[in-house]
Amino acid sequence: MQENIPEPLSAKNKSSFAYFTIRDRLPVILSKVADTVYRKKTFVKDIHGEDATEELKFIAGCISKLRNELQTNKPLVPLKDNGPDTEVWNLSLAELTQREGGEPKWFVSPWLYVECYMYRRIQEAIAQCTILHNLDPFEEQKKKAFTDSEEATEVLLHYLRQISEKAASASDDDKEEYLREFLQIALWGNRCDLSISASQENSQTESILDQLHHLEPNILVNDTKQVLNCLRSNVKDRAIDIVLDNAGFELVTDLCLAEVLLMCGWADCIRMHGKAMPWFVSDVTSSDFEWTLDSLFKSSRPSMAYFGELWRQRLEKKSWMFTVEDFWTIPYDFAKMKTSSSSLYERFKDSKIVFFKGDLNYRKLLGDLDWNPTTPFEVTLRGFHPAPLCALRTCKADLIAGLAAGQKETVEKYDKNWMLNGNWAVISFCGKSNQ
Ligand SMILES: O=P(O)(O)OC[C@H]1O[C@](O)(CO)[C@@H](O)[C@@H]1O
Ligand SMILES: [Mn+2]
Repeated sequence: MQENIPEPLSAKNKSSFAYFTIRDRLPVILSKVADTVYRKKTFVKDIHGEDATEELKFIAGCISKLRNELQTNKPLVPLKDNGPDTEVWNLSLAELTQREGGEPKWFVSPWLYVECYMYRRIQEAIAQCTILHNLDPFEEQKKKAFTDSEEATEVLLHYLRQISEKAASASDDDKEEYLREFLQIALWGNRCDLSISASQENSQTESILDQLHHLEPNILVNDTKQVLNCLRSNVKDRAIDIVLDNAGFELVTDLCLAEVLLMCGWADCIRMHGKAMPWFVSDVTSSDFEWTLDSLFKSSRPSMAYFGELWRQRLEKKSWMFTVEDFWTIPYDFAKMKTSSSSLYERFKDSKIVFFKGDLNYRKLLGDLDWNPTTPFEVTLRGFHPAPLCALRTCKADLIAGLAAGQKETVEKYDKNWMLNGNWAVISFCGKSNQ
């Protein structure tokens, strides 16, 4: 079925979530970044000396300038740092300028582009510093999201431990049941991001296990069966990829999924992908990943410590891998991966299945376009088929694909805010692959 390619989501539409995000949510996130930077003054002075406080002032100045540009709908300007991705960013800006027939602007240009650009401009300020070039303005929030969820984490890991003790003697049906369950755990783990709440606290305080049953009817597209078929039938490829989303409790749920995939023998190697810079407030960077494993390892809670140790070994033995690629923090959607990051696309080709976590990855799969909700998921991928893939996403933006006729109207009757509040979700699978 050939559909016309729809328009990108954009703040041009004043009733859209894009408009609300750019007008209200992003300025709040920027103010919080400026606050965080100011609050670090004494600490940074003690550790790094007076020059570092000058750098903090520089960063805070850049952030308030950025907020002003956004709020007054100024043109997006080229980046001026020397990052490994600066050239490709500036090239993408030139392409966009050409496509739009004028300078791209915050409230006019595609939402995906301008929102990514905002996070890259925060990084531009930081990257120009000599002493503070590794600063992560969201670090404390991410750490807090993890520590505030510790109780729920221990409950979950205790449960995982019980399963792992039975895994060697478990039947195929049992193993499939474990996977079904942990797919849903990783799915709902995505409710805990800090960007949707404009970086307010957002941790998991209740046991996610108690919530699964009650949340299941809220999975609007549930392709779990197809995921299981794919894992069963594809015995040749032994690596599975997880493109991660947020640090905190969501990362814990993703590590649990990785553990289940490995311990049930669905894969020999799990490759996890994180971000090369602080991104959309809560996304996992290398330091977040290391810090999380370290915190588990050092925890006084028994199951957290147990998996902290086991997962360290998995990383040492390379049955788990964590990598970062610049592709995840450039503004291109995934249909562009083949040309823009061909080596990553090629690596995905030997994956048994690639899991994409979260809302932003889903937006990038769909190109952040205004699809008719009944458009098949495969069509919305527009040729992005490196391997079978599965999106695990709670709905936090006003786009969706793969719904049945009439489904949107039905869910709307239950919950007016269903597209945005994270209480609804999709497990969307596409088995096509360009091998
Ligand atoms: O962490 P996630 O699930 O990708 O969500 C990120 C958030 O950023 C957005 O993509 C845009 O602000 C929202 O749709 C979503 O709330
Ligand atoms: Mn995120």
